[in-house]
Amino acid sequence: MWSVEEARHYDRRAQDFGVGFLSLMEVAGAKAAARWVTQLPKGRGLVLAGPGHNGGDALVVARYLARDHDTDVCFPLVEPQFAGAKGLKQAAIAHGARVVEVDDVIPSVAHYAWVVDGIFGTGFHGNLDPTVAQIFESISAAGTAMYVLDILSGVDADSGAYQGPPLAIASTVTFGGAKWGHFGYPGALYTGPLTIADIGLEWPTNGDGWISPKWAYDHRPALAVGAHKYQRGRVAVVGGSVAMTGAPVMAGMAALRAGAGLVQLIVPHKARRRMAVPEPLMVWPSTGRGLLTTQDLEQLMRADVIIFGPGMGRETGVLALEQVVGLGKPLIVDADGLYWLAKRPDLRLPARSLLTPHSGEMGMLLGISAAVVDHNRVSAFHQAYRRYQTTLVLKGLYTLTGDAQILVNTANTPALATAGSGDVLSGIVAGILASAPQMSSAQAAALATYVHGWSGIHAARHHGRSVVATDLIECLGQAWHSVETEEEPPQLPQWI
Ligand SMILES: NC(=O)C1=CN([C@@H]2O[C@H](COP(=O)(O)OP(=O)(O)OC[C@H]3O[C@@H](n4cnc5c(N)ncnc54)[C@H](O)[C@@H]3O)[C@@H](O)[C@H]2O)[C@@H](O)CC1
Ligand SMILES: [K+]
Repeated sequence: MWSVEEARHYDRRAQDFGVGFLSLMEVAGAKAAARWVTQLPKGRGLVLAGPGHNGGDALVVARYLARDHDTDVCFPLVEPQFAGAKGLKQAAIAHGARVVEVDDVIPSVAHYAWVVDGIFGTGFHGNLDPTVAQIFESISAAGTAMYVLDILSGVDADSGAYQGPPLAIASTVTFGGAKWGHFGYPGALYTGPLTIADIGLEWPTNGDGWISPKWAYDHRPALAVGAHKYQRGRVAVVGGSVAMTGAPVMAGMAALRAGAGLVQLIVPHKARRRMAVPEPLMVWPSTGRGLLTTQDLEQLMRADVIIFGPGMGRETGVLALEQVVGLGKPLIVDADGLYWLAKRPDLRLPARSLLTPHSGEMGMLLGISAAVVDHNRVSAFHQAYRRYQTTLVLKGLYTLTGDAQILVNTANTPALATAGSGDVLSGIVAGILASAPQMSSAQAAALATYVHGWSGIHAARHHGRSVVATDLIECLGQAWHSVETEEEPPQLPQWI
């Protein structure tokens, strides 16, 4: 996973070794063309080439595609300026590409069967140029399939911010490493299936990346043979309220299915009376009002991992949070627990703890709006890590997990956006943390997010668009099977 600065760094390193940018561009363009040549829709296509190196990639692509496809090339701004660009243009023309003027393209964009976007890549900044915006509006209206070089023109490669019209992206081929913008908002919606072309650059060493099937397989905890239930780890869930009785139950059941040997819910006694509790769960009704009693704390001392927050509500909680932090057990602060934590950012969480906010809760933790979080999720993540010094899971379309290093979850589906889905996730993390004492919270967070995603994928296979959170718990067994067999999630980026 690369930032724009890192992409430039590895590019410069290649130049230092004497590998010129023209050779990199040649490999980049050739690999992208090879990826697309057999899948382009029938009919004349348009290659849009910008003023920088992204435009150079486009000229290489045009040269390869023109042999098999009717290919027009257009320079919406100016022709690429770098030394050697003229030669690339002449070579494309010699192979059959036809150069067309931008004024002729604008009224006829709808006639093209496909479009290659090589206008801007990582060098884009500021606002989308009006001419480009106009062309994009026409492509958007026509619904033409777009094939994107590196990253859609107009998307900020570091954040994913994008102001242009919605476009149908058939494929993105990026170079050397994925960019954060491919997974940000709304950039992720304009990436389509992502392919990373290895163009011979060095591998980044920053540790950021995405969760691959191999990573999940390598990090799956082994089921301890011969272990009794206490040795498989004990989870306590502190949460629930009269209005929200289901959340702790879902977290608890997910923790069991994720590997915990025993789960106990600690809920207000008034809520207990209204709860339907599945048999495998134990429940401890608390008589403390906003403060945990000595007996509650005794129960909690027996847990290996504590989940704090599901269904807790926002009437009381800050004192209980202080008490639970004081126990020194690994703590998963979720849902309303995050609301209370935001009021006490000075609290230092015990080792192996983690926070599982969605954008709105992340905003609360940082004192900013959800929209600002979504504008640059990676930056919000780093900010929260600096402030809370603990592992984080920033939930969303591409959930980010980790600490100083971030892993992106690629096992995801829109089916996960349903009430209670977050409770299930916190339960999975707790189950993994409790049953695998050797695992760090960052590893458990990444694995849990991946397993949760797979549950969603399986649940959607069974229930289509009607998935509810309890289906995710039902499908956990299949999700673990996908991990065991290194099954590839549908949105996994591919290398070429
Ligand atoms: N990192 C690498 O090692 C490689 C990068 N390559 C390509 O090079 C690209 C980066 O090249 P560049 O740094 O030349 O940048 P770009 O080609 O992304 O764009 C820079 C050009 O666009 C102009 N521009 C930027 N924002 C604009 C705006 N809002 N309105 C109008 N004009 C604007 C700039 O003035 C500059 O002329 C990558 O995205 C990739 O496609 C490849 O050639 C292979 C190797
Ligand atoms: K592009």
